[in-house]
Amino acid sequence: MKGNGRVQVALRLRPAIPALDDGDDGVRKRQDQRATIYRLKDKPGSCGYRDQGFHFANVFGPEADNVTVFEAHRAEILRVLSGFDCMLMAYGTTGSGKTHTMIGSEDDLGMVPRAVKALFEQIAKANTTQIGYSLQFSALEILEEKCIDLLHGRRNVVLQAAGSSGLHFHNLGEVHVRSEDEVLSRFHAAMAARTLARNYKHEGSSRAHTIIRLRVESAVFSAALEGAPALAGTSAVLTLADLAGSEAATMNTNHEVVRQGLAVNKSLHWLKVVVHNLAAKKPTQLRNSVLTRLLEPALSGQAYVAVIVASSETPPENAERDTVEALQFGVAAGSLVVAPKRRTETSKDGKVGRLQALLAAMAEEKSTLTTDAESLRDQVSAYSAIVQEYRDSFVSSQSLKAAEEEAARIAAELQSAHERNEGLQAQLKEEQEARENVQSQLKAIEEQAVEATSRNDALQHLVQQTAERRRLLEARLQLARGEMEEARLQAEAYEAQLKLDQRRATKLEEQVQMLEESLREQKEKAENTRREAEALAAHNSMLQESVERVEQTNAEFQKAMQEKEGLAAVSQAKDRTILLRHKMYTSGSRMRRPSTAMPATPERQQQAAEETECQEPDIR
Ligand SMILES: Nc1ncnc2c1ncn2[C@@H]1O[C@H](COP(=O)(O)OP(=O)(O)OP(=O)(O)O)[C@@H](O)[C@H]1O
Repeated sequence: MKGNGRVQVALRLRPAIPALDDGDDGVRKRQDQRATIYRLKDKPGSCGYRDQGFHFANVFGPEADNVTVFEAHRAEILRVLSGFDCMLMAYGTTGSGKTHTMIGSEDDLGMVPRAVKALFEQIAKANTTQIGYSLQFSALEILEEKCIDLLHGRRNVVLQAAGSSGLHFHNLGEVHVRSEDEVLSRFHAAMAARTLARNYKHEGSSRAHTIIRLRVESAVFSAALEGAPALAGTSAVLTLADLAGSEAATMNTNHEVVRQGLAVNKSLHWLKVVVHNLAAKKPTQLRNSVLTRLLEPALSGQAYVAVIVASSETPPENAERDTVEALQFGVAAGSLVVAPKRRTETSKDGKVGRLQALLAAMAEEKSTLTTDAESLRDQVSAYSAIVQEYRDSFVSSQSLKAAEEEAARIAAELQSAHERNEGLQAQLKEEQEARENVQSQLKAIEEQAVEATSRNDALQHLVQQTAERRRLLEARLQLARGEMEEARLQAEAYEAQLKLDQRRATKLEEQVQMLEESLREQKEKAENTRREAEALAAHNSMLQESVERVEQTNAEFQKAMQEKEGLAAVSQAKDRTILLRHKMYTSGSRMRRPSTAMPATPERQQQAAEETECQEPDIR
């Protein structure tokens, strides 16, 4: 916590403790056989373990006690008095020495009691006529993702919000503390209420993260008493965290201890994720666990932050991986940038604190005045006793005169003391009235605070609802985007199909045109053909008529032919008969008489020649 703009990380190595580091089963390696975390002498703050090197702001060896560790952080812890939020936390594996460092023991007080002591020492040095401080103490633990108030019967606390004005808790009781003893007695009560149990490593293992908070408010009340309208005040919180250690949870035998160990590992996992992401300048989610939500103001750079990574000098064999992770966590945390701002209070808590500081100062003033008045009263009664003594001892007139003069002087002094006393009483009364006035203001502010808290609750609820709605809308949006993408792809497919169809349509149109063309041609042809057919039909009917006429003529001709053939046959028969007779005659006349045949006409001769021709074969 050097305030140089980075988280200050120190490594604290505890001496080897055989019961914790060697194991008791005789199988695990002994201290002298295990790897040691060694410091690099020429490089302060650097150390090595296994094959890796690590660098820190400080490395405290086994020889260092809590005083040494605290002194390295004192100045920065005291920054809370100047109005800066500060946080100191211990991180490490189970049994590594976190509780020893933060809480300590009667012999070696830890960071918390030492910080309280240092704060009160510093407050005591302040000029109490000009500045007043008011301290509120609270203690809680995070057990299995639940916040528990360690000072008020372990009641549940709700962490409502971590905004720019810091954290807001519902149901966390802050106790107004006036002295170191008062804080320490509250602190011990809180420590007694923690959840501790025996784990596989040691008897008093913290099963939850312990968070101690000291809200420190300052007020320049001397100005207020003079009636100045504005007070310069601050309200900042010192957070001291003893985190539970990472462990091999399943090595525990008790079911509840296993469950607690798993919950611790889970919340430390989220813390590691956040720190590594922030170190890598990657966006990160601080709302995954109660621990990261609680550490949000510190992790987001609004506070001075210091981390003490605790480890055994010779880590046990079964904690080697966790040890390396703890060292890496420390290195990553050391790279985080912080830019804390002075918390000049404007919050409701700040006003209350300021008025309380004012009240405390006024009460102190009143007690001083009362003491003064009492001492004056004592003085007056002492003077009265002296007067009486004088009266008794100086009986002579001379001595009586002297005594009376002395008495008169003492009476005058007494009178003036009375007057001063009355003045003081009047002032006291005024102070009393002012106090009552402030108290009624305080009450009004407290009522406002209660109202504001319930308004805040309602707002929180609204914020949660809005966040829920937003998540839903985002999910729907995501869905709609998916659908849109699908629709776009479909539209593209349709478009491609459309183009294809258009091309086909164009082709079809061309084909249709061609077909229409060909149809037109066919039609024309058909028309021509029809016309030709008509012409042919006409021609045909003419032909038909001609044919009929021809047939008729033919029939007539046939008839005539038949008649003719009949005639011709008769004639032929006649001719043949004649011819035969002629032949017979000629052949007989040669033998018996000359031919008596008729003289031949030219046609007859022709016919006869033809018939001879025809008949010849038969003759032969
Ligand atoms: N620097 C040290 N010097 C001597 N003893 C130490 C030192 N650190 C731790 N121890 C002892 O080691 C034991 C375990 O330490 P401590 O309880 O602090 O561990 P832790 O890290 O808080 O463990 P857990 O996470 O389980 O609560 C205790 O008995 C404690 O006294």
